[in-house]
Amino acid sequence: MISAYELTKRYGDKTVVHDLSFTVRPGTVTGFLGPNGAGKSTTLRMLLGLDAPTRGRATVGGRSYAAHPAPLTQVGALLEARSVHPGRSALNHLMALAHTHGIPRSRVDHVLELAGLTEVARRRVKGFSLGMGQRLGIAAALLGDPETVILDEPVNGLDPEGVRWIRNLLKSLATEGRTVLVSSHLMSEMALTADHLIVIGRGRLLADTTVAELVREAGGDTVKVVTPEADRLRTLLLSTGAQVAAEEAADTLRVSGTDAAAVGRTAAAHGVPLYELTPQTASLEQAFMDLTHDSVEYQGAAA
Ligand SMILES: Nc1ncnc2c1ncn2[C@@H]1O[C@H](COP(=O)(O)OP(=O)(O)OP(=O)(O)O)[C@@H](O)[C@H]1O
Repeated sequence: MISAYELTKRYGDKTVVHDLSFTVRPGTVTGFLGPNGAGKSTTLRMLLGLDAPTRGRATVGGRSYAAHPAPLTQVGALLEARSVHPGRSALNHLMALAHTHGIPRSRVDHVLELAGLTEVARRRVKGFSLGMGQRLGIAAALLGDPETVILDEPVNGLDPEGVRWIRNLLKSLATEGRTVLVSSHLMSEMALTADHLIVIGRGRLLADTTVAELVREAGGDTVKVVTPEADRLRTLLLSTGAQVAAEEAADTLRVSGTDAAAVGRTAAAHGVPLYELTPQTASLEQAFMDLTHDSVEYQGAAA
């Protein structure tokens, strides 16, 4: 479990993380989302004791990171910056980390295998692609078999196969009962990976919610209906308790508070012809943009 209490970070007169409180629970993947510059990396660095909060505090597994006697076995982390000696092989890098915590060679081999790096384990890291570097960073994060895993933008630079690998890995780590916190500025990616979302903008908490709830709040699922008898169908649907919004085209209705099957049954029962009956899911990307619109630091002029 990760807890942040009123975390605040100021650089000079700029407050980049503002009074942030949240809890990340074990057993699910929690997405930490926010536009560029929102304060995600700063927050993660404070969780990991790499930056001191100006105010507030953070604990991982009930203690501050620095208070854990063997942090690698409690918290595995991948931050954006690469911190691997380029002249070392992947194997030597992991072995050096393992030695600091008395972790056996068999565990090093296991995480190399897990990250798909066994065949290149003896190659120097300086020849690694961005994706291989990310995989090595994740292998290092998992080396101590930690209860808590914190990854900052892990899919950056990965090809589609790598993205799918991370997605499945994060889900399986959560299924094993671990606490998994993963940051991203891409809602579309988080929607496929995370169950829970913590959304920040300009350092402030904007939402602490589930993916499903965010969809519901964004207007939920609606049904698009095209019929030559739009007025009559609207009246019929309103009498069933559904909500009906008019669309620009006179023959089109957008119905919420019900589903496509129920709309179809109502139409059939009253002999209303339908030309189209399409369930539509609110765009999570749109929901994210609506939520963070006022907190985006750098906006394109034409946006
Ligand atoms: N050491 C520092 N000194 C001064 N300002 C900093 C420092 N580190 C970060 N900032 C500022 O804090 C703000 C938040 O940065 P941070 O990297 O935490 O955001 P982020 O959400 O991780 O963004 P991104 O998605 O672009 O990585 C930015 O405006 C950044 O310029």
